[in-house]
Amino acid sequence: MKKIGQIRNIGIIAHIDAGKTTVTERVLFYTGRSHKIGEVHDGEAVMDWMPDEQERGITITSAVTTCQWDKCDIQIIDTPGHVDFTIEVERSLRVLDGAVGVFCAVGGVEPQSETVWHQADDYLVPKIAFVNKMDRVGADYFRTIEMMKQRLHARPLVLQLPVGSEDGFRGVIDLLHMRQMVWEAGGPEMPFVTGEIDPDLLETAQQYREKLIETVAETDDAIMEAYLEEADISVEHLVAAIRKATIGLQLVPVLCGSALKNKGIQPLLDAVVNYLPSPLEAPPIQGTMPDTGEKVAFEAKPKGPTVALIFKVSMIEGRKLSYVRVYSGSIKAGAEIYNSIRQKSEKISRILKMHANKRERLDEAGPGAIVGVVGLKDSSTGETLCDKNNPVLLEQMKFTKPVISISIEPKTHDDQEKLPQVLEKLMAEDPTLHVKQDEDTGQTLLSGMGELHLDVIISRMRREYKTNVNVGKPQVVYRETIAKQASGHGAFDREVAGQRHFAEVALMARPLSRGSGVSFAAEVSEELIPAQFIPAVEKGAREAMEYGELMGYPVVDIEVVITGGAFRESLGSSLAYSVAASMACREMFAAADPYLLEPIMNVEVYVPESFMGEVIGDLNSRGGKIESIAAKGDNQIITAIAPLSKMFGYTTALRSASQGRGTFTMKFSHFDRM
Ligand SMILES: Nc1nc2c(ncn2[C@@H]2O[C@H](COP(=O)(O)OP(=O)(O)OP(=O)(O)O)[C@@H](O)[C@H]2O)c(=O)[nH]1
Repeated sequence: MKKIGQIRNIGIIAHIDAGKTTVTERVLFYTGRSHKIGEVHDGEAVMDWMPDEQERGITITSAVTTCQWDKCDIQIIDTPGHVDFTIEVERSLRVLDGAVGVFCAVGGVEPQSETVWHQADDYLVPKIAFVNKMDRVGADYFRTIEMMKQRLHARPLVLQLPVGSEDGFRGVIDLLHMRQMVWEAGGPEMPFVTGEIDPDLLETAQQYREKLIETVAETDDAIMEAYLEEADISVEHLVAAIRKATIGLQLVPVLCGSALKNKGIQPLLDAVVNYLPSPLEAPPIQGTMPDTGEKVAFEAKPKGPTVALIFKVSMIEGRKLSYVRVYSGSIKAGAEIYNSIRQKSEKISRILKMHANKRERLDEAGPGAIVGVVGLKDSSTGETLCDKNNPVLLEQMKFTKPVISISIEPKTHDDQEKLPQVLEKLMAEDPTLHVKQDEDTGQTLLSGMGELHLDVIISRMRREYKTNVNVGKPQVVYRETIAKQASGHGAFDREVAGQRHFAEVALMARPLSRGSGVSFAAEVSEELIPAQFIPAVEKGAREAMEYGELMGYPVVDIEVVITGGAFRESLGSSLAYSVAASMACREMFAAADPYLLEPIMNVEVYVPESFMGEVIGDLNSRGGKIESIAAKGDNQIITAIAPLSKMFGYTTALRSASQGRGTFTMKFSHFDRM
C-alpha cells in the first residue's frame, strides 16, 4: 500500500466543453498509464468509455482512475459538468480531498462551473485552477482570473504567466522558479525546454512574482516577516506556505496551458502533488454511533477502526461493482465487512484498483484508497462499511427529488419480460432515477432530474440491456399542497389473519411556507393513542402524502398534527394505526383546498448580443421572467426564471433562435402555485 501522505484524491470540475476530458487524457499520458491519446472529438477518449458518452461527447459517469506522478498516487474521480447529473458531482465531492477547476480561457467562468465550484466550497474542498485553451482565438488568462474573483469569490494566486498568445501560445513562465517552460509543437511526446525568461517578459514576470509573494505573505507570518525585511525566501518555503494556504481554503493557485496542444500539463501535475492535500491533511471524517447517537471523528489511520463509504454502484456486464472510499482502517479481499445501515455483514470477494476501464486486483485497501469492490450483494450507494463490533454511520447523501417524468412501454413481449430487472439495475446505480406504475393507465413512469438524464437512461436500456421501449412526452412532476387548515378522521376495525385490529386517528393539517416539506407533531394524550403507536401513525400519514388527492403527486409544505384518536387494550396494532392515519389524511387533505405546485427553473442563457431580442422574446413567450442581463466578453448573459413545463425542448429552440451560438443552463429553483 502507498503511504497515505503520498495519495491525492482529486476531482476535475469544469463547465461542459472546458476541456476536462482532454486534460484528463493528457494527465494519463504523462503519468504513463495510457500510451495513445484518444481525442474527444474522435469519440475514443480513455475516460469516456460508456458508448453514450462517446456518442454525445460528454462525461456522464464518474469513473475513478489511478495514476502515478512524483512518487504520489493520484486518484482522479471524474465529475460531470452537466447540471442534470449533479448527483454524480455531489457524490464525487463527498469522497475527494481536492479539486482542479478547469476553465476555458475564452469562455472564462461559465455558469455550470460556478455551480459545481460552490458545491465544492460547501464541502470545504481545496482547489487549484487550470486555465485551459490558451491557444484559442480570444483566450484571455487575466479576464478568467478576474472572473474567478467575481463569480467564484475565490482568491486566485497567479503562479504562471502565459508565453505567447492564441495561435502563438508556446508555454508558461513559472513565477516561483522564475523560469520559462516552452513546449515544442507536435504530439504529447514532444519535450519541453526550460530556460531563461524572454527579456521582453522579464519586467512583467518580476512584478507578478512580487504580487505572488505579497499574496502568500498575507497568509503566512514567517513569509510576511521575510518579505518586510526584504530577505531571501526560498522556493521550498514558498511552496510549503502555498500548500498550507491552499489546504486552508485561503488561496487558489492558478496555472494555464493548452491540453489539446499538450502544453502545461506537467506543471499542473506538480501542482496537484505540491498543493492539494493527502488524506492525512483532509478533515477527519465525521460519523455517528448508531446506538448512542454520539458523534465521532475518524482520522486516516491504517490501524484504526474500519470506516468506508460506498459512493457509487455500477452494473458492469451484469455484475455489481461498488466504488468505495476507505477513510480509516482497511478492507480486505475475502473478508467480511459490516454494513451499518442494513445491519448485516457482506463478503468482499475482490478489491480492484481502477484505471477507467482496466482493473488491478488488490488484497487490501487502506485509508485514502478509492477502489472498486466486488461481492457486496445488498449494499448500495451512500451506505457505510465498518467493523461489526464497532459500528458507525457516516452522513447519508442527499438526493434531489425528480422534477420530470416520462412514460415508457415495452415494444415486444421479450422487452416486457426484461424490463423489471433492467429498471432494478438502473435504479441500483442511480438514486435519482425513480420508477412508478401509473395506477390509472398501467404505464411505467420514469422520473429524473432533466430531459438529458432520462434520454441517457433510455439509450442505456437499449444499448446495454437490449431492451426497447416506446417513450411518451416528458411530463412535469408537480407537487400538491393545501390552502387552509383542515381536519380528518380515520378508523380501522377489522379482522386480519384471524386477529382483530382496532385504531382511530384524528389529524389536523396546516399550510407551511414554500420549501418547508412535510413536518409532524403529536398533540395527543397517551390514553387516546399510546406513544408506541405514534411512529405507525406518522408512517401511515407520510405514505399517504406521497400520493396527493388531486392528481397523485407528492404533498409538500404541510404540517400534520395528530390531535386525537382511540385505543382499545389488546386490539391496537401498528398496522391498524397506519391504515387509520392514511384514511384520516385523505379526508383532511380533501377538506383543505388542495392545489398544484409546479417546478420553477433558474435559466441562464449565454448568447451573442445580436440574438438577444429573439432569445428574450422566446423566453417571455414561455412564461419566463427575465431577472438580469449582463455583458460578458462578446456575449450577453440572460438570467431568468421559468416554469419547467414550458422549457421542454429548449435546447432546440435556443439553437434556432441564435443560429447555434447560444448555450444555456437550467436548474431547479423552487415550486410555485400553478
Ligand atoms: N483549442 C483547444 N481546444 C481544446 C483544448 N482542450 C480541449 N479542447 C477541445 O474542446 C472540446 C471539449 O473538450 P472536452 O475535453 O471534451 O471537454 P469536457 O469538459 O470534458 O466536456 P464534457 O465531457 O462534456 O464535460 C473538444 O473538442 C476538445 O478537443 C485546448 O486546450 N485548446
